[in-house]
Amino acid sequence: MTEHRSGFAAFVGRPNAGKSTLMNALVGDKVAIMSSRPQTTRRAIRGIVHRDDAQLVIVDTPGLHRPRTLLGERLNDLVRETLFEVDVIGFCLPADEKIGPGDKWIARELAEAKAPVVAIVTKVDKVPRERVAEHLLAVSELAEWAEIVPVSSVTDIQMDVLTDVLVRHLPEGPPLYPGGEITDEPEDVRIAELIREAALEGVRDELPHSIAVVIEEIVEPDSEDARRDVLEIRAHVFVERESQKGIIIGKGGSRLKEVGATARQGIEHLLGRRVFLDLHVKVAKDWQRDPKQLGRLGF
Ligand SMILES: Nc1nc2c(ncn2[C@@H]2O[C@H](COP(=O)(O)OP(=O)(O)OP(=O)(O)O)[C@@H](O)[C@H]2O)c(=O)[nH]1
Repeated sequence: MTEHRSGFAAFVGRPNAGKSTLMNALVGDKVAIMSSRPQTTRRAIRGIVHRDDAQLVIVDTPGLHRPRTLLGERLNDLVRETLFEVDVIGFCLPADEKIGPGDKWIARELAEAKAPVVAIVTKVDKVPRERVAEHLLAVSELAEWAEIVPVSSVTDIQMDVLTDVLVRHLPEGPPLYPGGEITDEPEDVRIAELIREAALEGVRDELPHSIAVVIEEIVEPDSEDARRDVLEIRAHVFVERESQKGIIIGKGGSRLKEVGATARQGIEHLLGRRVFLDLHVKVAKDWQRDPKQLGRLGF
């Protein structure tokens, strides 16, 4: 009989390197929010890959980058903490972008990690084969890696190979989570992330990092209404400045309505039941730079 392995993997890489997409493709469901804009991921979200011979718990991290704000510093601390807790690290380097100073900086940071580092060349579907080959060579010259694996999360290239490679670096042990569970992220956090994702849609250029969502209340229908079985969710969408409020709300509230409709769909899919979503837009002045506010918003 083969031994069972279990443990943790973390993906790092500069913003937009394809970490969240990769994790979702490996796990097979939408657990981390994705966007075409950098730095939408703020929390270490775990997705779990279940196999008969292994359980791989994937920790998603925000893009490691040179900090500019207090939020940036806290994110980097979070990433470093995460890296010391995992059994294997996957460093994502997109095939369609040259290795840059950001990647070199991360490579130096990773030299201190005690876990083995697998270099993952992401998005290989975006470039011709020769470019992939060139990129692999450049990556191999960047540092010593446990392994180098080219993948595409979108066209499903080498997903199984990558899982095999990551599993090989896990210690022997029993499953850490019950079968079938894909994430241990609390439900309200996932709901808040779905709302934030919807609120960012279409306005990322104007306020990419200025939105935070806090769930105020989740109310089960009382017995009289139970027939309708609609769950009521009240949430606050925080922006940093009064002027940003208008962007989120839109003309006559039209955009906020769309945000609500999109988020509601995602939440109903997540919970498998009908939902009434009540959103309020509020200003928390310069929350990214204020330690007290950061704490209140859960960072
Ligand atoms: N063509 C292609 N696009 C990809 C692939 N993986 C990711 N992308 C795209 O690249 C962009 C960034 O992907 P994310 O997964 O959000 O990147 P991330 O590294 O998690 O980004 P942050 O959360 O900002 O750190 C998105 O628009 C994805 O659709 C891939 O394998 N092929």
